Amino acid sequence: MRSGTSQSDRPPVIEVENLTKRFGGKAVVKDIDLEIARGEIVGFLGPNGSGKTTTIRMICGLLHPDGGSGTCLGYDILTQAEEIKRRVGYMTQRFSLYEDLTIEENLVFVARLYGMKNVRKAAKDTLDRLGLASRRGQLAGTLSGGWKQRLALAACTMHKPELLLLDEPTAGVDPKARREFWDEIHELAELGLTVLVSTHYMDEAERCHRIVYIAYGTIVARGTVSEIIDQSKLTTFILSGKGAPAAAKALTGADGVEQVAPFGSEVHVVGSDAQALKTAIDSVKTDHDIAVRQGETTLEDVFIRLMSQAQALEK
Ligand SMILES: Nc1ncnc2c1ncn2[C@@H]1O[C@H](COP(=O)(O)OP(=O)(O)OP(=O)(O)O)[C@@H](O)[C@H]1O
Repeated sequence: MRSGTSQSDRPPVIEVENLTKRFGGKAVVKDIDLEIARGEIVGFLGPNGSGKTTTIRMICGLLHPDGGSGTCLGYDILTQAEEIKRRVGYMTQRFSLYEDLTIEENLVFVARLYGMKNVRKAAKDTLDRLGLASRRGQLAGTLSGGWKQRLALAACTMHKPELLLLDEPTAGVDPKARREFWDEIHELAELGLTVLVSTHYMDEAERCHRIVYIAYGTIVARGTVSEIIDQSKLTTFILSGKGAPAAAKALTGADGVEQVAPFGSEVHVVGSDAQALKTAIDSVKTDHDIAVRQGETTLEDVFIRLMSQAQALEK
């Protein structure tokens, strides 16, 4: 960092306004505004097909927007795509390396793509950092899912990008490997990298500094996990006891009840009007052997609500 320049003085790493993309006449990203500061880890969440990948690709210069403007790393997303691509690490949903090349060959290949000077050294340093030096000759396709993703992350950070755009980097990876992957993301952020990461996993959303939730191409919530839960104004009651499954059936679709979801032997009942929700639960209490207590609303409860609201508006 230049002397005399504080973190807050520096321009945002991503600053886009009214970003819009249409495919076949249909807008799949609509007037999105997004600002991300240096060093932030921002989670990009939303249902399938809501426009996350399309937005990420517009930000890193891989896709030309139909509307809107903005900068990424200080470069204009409309006119300086090449500058942006060079400074960004982009990891796609699917394993993007060659399964039939060795681990080392893949790293050398990627280092060449990024125009790095000493490709052999870059590959060797990356192998050492990953602890994969002894397995350098192994075909990448034979790695476990978790290792494939770690290799892909290492490959897309070899050229020392300032921004990482990760599109569902841990889809289908087991929890331990996902946790390790996220530890690495935090280490990279501590070194000053900014990260925008799309995910469908709630535990991963909770590991982000901030979350942006998109549905049908529109951002419908943003903030920290607790801000998003507070903004939702949802109330959650938890039903337990023998009668919980039957009570859940009776409550489904009742006035004031917006979500009914079993969690193990308990049932979570969620609504935005606390009084109406309580009245509905009281009305089934007499006929069912249940205990009721107030619970914490979860991020998942909020996202399900946001998704249903957006779906209703779309119809
Ligand atoms: N090249 C394309 N041509 C036509 N339609 C496209 C194209 N790319 C994406 N779409 C459509 O745009 C919409 C948004 O897709 P996008 O991949 O951005 O969503 P997403 O939020 O990343 O979804 P997921 O969580 O499933 O990865 C979808 O309806 C998709 O089918």
